[in-house]
Amino acid sequence: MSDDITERQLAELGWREEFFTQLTSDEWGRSVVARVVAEHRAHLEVVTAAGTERLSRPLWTRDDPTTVGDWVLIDRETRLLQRFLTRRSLFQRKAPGTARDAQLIAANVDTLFIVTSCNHDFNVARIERYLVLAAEANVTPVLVVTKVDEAEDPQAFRTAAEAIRAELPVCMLNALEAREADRLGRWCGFGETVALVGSSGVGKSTIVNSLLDRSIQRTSGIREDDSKGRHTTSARSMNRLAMGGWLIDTPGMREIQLFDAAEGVAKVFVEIADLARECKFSDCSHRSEPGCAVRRAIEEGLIDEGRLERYMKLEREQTYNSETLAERRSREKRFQKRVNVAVRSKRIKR
Ligand SMILES: Nc1nc2c(ncn2[C@@H]2O[C@H](COP(=O)(O)OP(=O)(O)OP(=O)(O)O)[C@@H](O)[C@H]2O)c(=O)[nH]1
Ligand SMILES: [Zn+2]
Repeated sequence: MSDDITERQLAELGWREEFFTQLTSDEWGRSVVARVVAEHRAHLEVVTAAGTERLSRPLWTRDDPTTVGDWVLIDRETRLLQRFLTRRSLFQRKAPGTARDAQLIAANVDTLFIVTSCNHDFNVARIERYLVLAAEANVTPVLVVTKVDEAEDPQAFRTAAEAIRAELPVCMLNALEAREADRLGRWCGFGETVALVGSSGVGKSTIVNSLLDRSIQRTSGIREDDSKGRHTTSARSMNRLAMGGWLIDTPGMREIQLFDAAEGVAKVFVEIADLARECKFSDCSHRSEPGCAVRRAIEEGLIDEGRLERYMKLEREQTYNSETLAERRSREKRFQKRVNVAVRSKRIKR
């Protein structure tokens, strides 16, 4: 089978014209372009024109890891992974148990389906949090609201959903009807890559089941011999959709948290972020400081108090999540000093 991937095959895998600019003609000659579809401890699974291939993970990926959805170059002769291309988009999260290290979740996703339901799960703060995540990752968000069949007044949910942000597409559906997932087709076609987020029980698996290409799905488990000679089946994190696109569903994707999302917060709350720059003090808390442009806008009824609260909560959270270990130690030290002062003043008073 030939290694040479046609432009059509590339486009089908989600390739974009802009990636061509990252390659030299020499690299085109020497290497094969592939997309990472699964990651394992010691190896990666990639898709090329010839099909799926297993690559061992080179040492450099310890410092500069690849992730599912990445475009990589493989040496034609040695079959070694050479490098990955600069990503169009990237989801990452804080690695558990470390102060700051990022763990990559998915790369080169085009659309993020933010899934919620017509019930108590529908929550503007939660949706905004996901919008920040999408903005930070550089992915287009689409709001999917399931369980329309269970709501007494689905129109009320639609109105609330459409009020969140003018340009945010909203899809209301009964996920139990497989055909209704066709409405997500615009984002799931040829060459498109999607991912889903949302709380437990909102219907993500149900939607995924309707979107996946069953004919491929059944055979996508790769049989491998493990060390004991048994056959094991490993699931891929990037799978084909019936409408021609791809779904990235890595374990961390569905419950991803905000991490280092200053830009995302500023994009989603652009009207507040713009005002905050006009405050007299650069570290204004927008509570009681003089010359606060945000408070003035609240008093004039230009922005909503609830939205400001949600903005400040996300700001605090993202600052906390993205501070370095040194910053955290210094914050803890400052806090300890403050506690000592309080303890001392209490002693003096007594
Ligand atoms: N009536 C109704 N039930 C739905 C709808 N979508 C999902 N469900 C049901 O809700 C339950 C949860 O759906 P899942 O698809 O498992 O939800 P999930 O988001 O994948 O949940 P986790 O796997 O926990 O993250 C299942 O019993 C579904 O059948 C819908 O639109 N209408
Ligand atoms: Zn202010």
